[in-house]
Amino acid sequence: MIPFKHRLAEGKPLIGLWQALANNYTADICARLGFDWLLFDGEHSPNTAQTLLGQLQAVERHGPEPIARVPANDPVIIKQYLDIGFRTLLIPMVDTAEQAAAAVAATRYAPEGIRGVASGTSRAAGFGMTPNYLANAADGLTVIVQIESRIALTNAAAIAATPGVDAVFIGPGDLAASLGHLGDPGHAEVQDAVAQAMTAIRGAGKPAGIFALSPQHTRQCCEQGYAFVAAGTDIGLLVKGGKALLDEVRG
Ligand SMILES: O=C(O)C(=O)C[C@H](O)[C@@H](O)CO
Repeated sequence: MIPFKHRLAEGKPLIGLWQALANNYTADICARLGFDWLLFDGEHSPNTAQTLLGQLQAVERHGPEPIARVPANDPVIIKQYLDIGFRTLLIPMVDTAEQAAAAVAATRYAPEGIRGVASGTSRAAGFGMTPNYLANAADGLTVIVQIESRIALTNAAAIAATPGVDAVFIGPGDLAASLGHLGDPGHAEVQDAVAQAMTAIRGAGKPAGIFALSPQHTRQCCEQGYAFVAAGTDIGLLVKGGKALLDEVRG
């Protein structure tokens, strides 16, 4: 599969779906719907490396790029997610260029970084059967950092410009909380901040992504130049569909 960072550079906005159910079966269904990417959430969903492995195995033969969000900017967890085979990672809560550089270093083998080596037992390396995996591993990786705080907003340009950061994702929910508008990502001040972040990211020459608030907002984000947009979540589809069905049945 083409590395996600190269797909982001193609200029066509890539639409994704958040996978929060932590379930192989639902992931297998979502992988067949036509989304460009699926985000497997290790931060806010009951996922472990083991559960994520099952979801990755369920989807990787289908089209969408599997993206994993690590629970934190932790080199130990980043190593585990890479070793089970994720090639695209989303690192949450990155506030400074130094934190962004640390995230990149966690994805690189020495001398560029600190990723631990286990090619013979690593699924990503084909359990030792992928020729030259260690030498070529970084070529296929996409490192996406998430900016979602007031501090990150002030450092957005430097974060985006950090070498090895392939894209920057804006988290409107946490950004709203950080700006004093908890639960109101659509607040004008939050949306202004999102626009500032987008300008800084694009100014640094990097693709920007965002979690959209509605199908209409998804379309707007695509028109505004976002390279990848999360259009919703698996849980949201289940809740919305279930409520709509019951309303229709009961009239
Ligand atoms: O801050 C945000 O918004 C995000 O990072 C996305 C949420 O974490 C995701 O769970 C969708 O609500």
